[in-house]
Amino acid sequence: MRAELEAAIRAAVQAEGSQLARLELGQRITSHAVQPKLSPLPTVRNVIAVGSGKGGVGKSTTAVNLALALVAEGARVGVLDADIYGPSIPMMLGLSGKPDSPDGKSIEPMRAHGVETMSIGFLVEQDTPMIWRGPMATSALTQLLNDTRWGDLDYLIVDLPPGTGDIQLTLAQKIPVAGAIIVTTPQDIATLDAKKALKMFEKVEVPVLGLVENMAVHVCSHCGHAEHIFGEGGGQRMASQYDVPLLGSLPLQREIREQGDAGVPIVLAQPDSAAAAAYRDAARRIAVALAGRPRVTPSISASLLS
Ligand SMILES: Nc1ncnc2c1ncn2[C@@H]1O[C@H](COP(=O)(O)OP(=O)(O)OP(=O)(O)O)[C@@H](O)[C@H]1O
Repeated sequence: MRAELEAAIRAAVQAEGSQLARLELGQRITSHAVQPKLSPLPTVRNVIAVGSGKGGVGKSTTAVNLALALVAEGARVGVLDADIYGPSIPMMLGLSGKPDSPDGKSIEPMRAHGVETMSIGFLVEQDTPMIWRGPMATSALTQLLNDTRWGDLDYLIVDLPPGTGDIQLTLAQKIPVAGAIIVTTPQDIATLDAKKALKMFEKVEVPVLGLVENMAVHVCSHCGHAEHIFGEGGGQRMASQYDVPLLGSLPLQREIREQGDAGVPIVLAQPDSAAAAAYRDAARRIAVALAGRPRVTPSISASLLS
């Protein structure tokens, strides 16, 4: 499976006329070129931020399904829940309980469906609100990033809170982020906020890998009628306007919500569904986009040039 993803990356990059001949999965940090002063997490190859402008557009749902799609392709993947005030990754991955801390300082990531994960949700009671000022929240994020004993990961997907605030800035200023994905619905009010998120990533020199348009269409399970509840074509318009790829378009579908709530996201629960295929396509595009970026690690650069 891993070999298949490598082959797909290679084929896609070659099809695009790139000079890159040999590609390995999850090339080591690719963003040094744009964030040269930051030290990477030692065992993590590519940090991918998943952001949105507006809340509730399906960022966490997208993050977990993309993570599982990459795992299905043979990648080693982690998910960091950076939504300190409203962590939802534990529930979406069907996890509960507290992580181990063998030395009392670092914490072991929790594991579900082949994904390593960490969330403030594991460290506080479920019904405890995080009534924290910005500095406390950013310090919590830094600890989750640095004190988690991440394994050898190809991709660490960071599920950001909505908006363009302290947490997003802290992530971009603490570690090199290889790329960002922006989730939006087609609705004007959502794309308006998504554009702000896109510009924020540009400002902090994190390359935007593309957009995921969520809740693009609803198909009635009884009569098959397709309805664009949140408007039509908003993701494509935004992608064209900012010249970034549209990585995928996901329907508004009851099963996506239900499987997320049940802790077995649709990529796993219904791998043959059109939605799962759309997530896998998007995951491949992301892997390809990262693999095609210039990188500076000398040993890898040397082996990449044909
Ligand atoms: N394509 C979809 N079809 C149906 N329901 C969806 C879809 N995407 C997300 N949902 C549901 O919409 C709700 C919001 O999704 P999610 O929590 O992923 O959004 P978010 O952008 O991360 O939210 P927040 O702003 O709280 O971080 C959840 O109940 C989720 O199950």
